[in-house]
Amino acid sequence: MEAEHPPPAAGQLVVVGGGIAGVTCAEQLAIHFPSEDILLITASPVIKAVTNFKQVSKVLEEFDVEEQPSTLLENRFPNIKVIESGVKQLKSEEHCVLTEDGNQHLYKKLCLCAGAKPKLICEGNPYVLGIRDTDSAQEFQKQLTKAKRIMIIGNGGIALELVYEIEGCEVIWVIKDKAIGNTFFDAGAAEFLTSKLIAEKSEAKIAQKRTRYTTEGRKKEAQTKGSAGNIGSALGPDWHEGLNLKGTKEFSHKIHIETMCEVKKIYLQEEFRISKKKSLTFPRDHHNQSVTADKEIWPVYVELTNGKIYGCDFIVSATGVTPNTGPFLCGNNFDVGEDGGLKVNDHMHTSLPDIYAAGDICTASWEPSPVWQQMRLWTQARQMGWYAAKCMAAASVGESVDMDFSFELFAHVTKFFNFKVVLLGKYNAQGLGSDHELILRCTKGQEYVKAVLQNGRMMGAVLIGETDLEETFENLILNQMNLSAYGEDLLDPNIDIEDYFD
Ligand SMILES: Cc1cc2nc3c(=O)[nH]c(=O)nc-3n(C[C@H](O)[C@H](O)[C@H](O)COP(=O)(O)OP(=O)(O)OC[C@H]3O[C@@H](n4cnc5c(N)ncnc54)[C@H](O)[C@@H]3O)c2cc1C
Ligand SMILES: NC(=O)C1=CN([C@@H]2O[C@H](COP(=O)(O)OP(=O)(O)OC[C@H]3O[C@@H](n4cnc5c(N)ncnc54)[C@H](O)[C@@H]3O)[C@@H](O)[C@H]2O)C=CC1
Repeated sequence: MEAEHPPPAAGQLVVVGGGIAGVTCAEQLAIHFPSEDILLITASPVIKAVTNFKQVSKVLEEFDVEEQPSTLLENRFPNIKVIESGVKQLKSEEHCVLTEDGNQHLYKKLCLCAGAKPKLICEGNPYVLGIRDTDSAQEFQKQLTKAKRIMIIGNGGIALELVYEIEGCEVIWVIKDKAIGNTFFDAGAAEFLTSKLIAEKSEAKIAQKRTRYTTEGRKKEAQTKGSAGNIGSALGPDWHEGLNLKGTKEFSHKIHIETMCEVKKIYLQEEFRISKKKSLTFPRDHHNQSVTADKEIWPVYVELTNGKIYGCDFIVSATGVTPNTGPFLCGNNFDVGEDGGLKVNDHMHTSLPDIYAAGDICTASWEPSPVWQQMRLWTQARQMGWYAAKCMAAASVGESVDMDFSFELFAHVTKFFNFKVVLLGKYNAQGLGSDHELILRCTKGQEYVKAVLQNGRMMGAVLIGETDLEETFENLILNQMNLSAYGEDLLDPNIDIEDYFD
């Protein structure tokens, strides 16, 4: 996958995308090449900036994210020039990108960081919403203020955050799996969290130390510009903080979970009336298998594969993302991953000469460390953007760099249901087969700790609550120490395991 031809002398260093991956990459290039102009081309009127970056431990990091006008980036880095226009075509053989404003830009090295877009269960249906950027989140909020009942499809990050945050609106949550949060948790952790969800949300929110998301620096005009079909960059940590996610009713949580099923068919109001099918009322408690016919008339109805039909005001499709590769694939023979991303090697290089990719758009195709996997996350977008710039700089002077340390161990810190959640390594024993052991410690409503061991070595962990174990566990996974002798003591709260291992 290395470059086959020497780069042409003409052209600039060009980065496409104003999200975390693109901005981080452009900033690093600006630092590596202070006397060169770096071109950042982005379809969105605002860029994403990482602020207050803090390395919490060897691999865990926390930072705030701000949406800023691109002029702030240009002021910080006078050798970065931002062009607000979408790339409509890439001519890789000519080393050139064409933008919607009619210009073309020659590059000597290019990094594609165009992110991803929601993979909706049904394209083009006005009652099916996806959430990706500030504009789609605001559209969702607007619809919610008029809603009595909504349906959420999907069981990943967005669904988990929404079901906890939405108030005053009935939520029917449809998941393919047995337990909630399949992309982040196993059934045990899901049960721990479900009890919090089912209980009324009465406690005051505790301010958690975690990544913050602000739009303070957003330009006024930018707020209206995005709705004209522009692709904005992805939201991220605490994106819902500034949004009032309240429906029309006065209750807090009202969630019904339909497990192990999918959407079979979506009917618009008139279509449903003609079909003569019957929809169900909202089940009264979470065990309730209500068979009462619903008298209300809804704008949209959803038939599930378990045969049940519910009416609702609208549907949120929180069903993952697809990389934004559209404008780049036409006429260019990229290797593309199964998930639709541009395949990159261990130097973030795509299969085409002088083209790198980072963040949600790419598919990591190197042989990964046994305890790392790609997930389309904010932190990985930053790490990849940073490392891609380093690789581009090294390649420019004919050198090579070692893989960055951040790809040694998967580490993600976030917050679900107001609990701090730390995921390390193969936290769900992904790819370990049946040959692994789990050690658990759980205090209802307080903490859930799970360590994944294989051949006596720690391979991953889930830490929910204020466990204070992340640094010790991170070290245990990285140093692969044989822990067989410790057995269950490893999680015994009366034993300070830091004393053992630090
Ligand atoms: C609601 C939501 C909540 C999330 N919460 C978290 C979280 O808590 N923690 C976490 O780690 N991650 C979270 N994520 C994921 C995280 O936001 C993404 O993984 C990350 O932002 C990806 O960054 P990126 O730079 O690769 O892409 P993006 O942020 O999508 O940026 C892509 C950029 O490319 C531009 N672009 C697209 N097409 C073109 C084109 N043709 N020409 C020019 N420019 C183009 C866009 O305008 C944009 O500026 C969340 C995502 C969503 C949607
Ligand atoms: N706190 C965090 O770390 C958060 C991270 N994110 C990230 O943002 C991105 C987008 O989030 P999500 O859309 O939640 O994606 P996701 O990848 O986290 O989850 C997608 C979910 O949809 C389900 N699904 C897929 N197709 C389906 C179908 N046809 N019918 C029913 N279910 C289906 C999957 O089983 C999975 O549960 C992800 O990369 C995610 O990791 C999002 C929110 C919070």
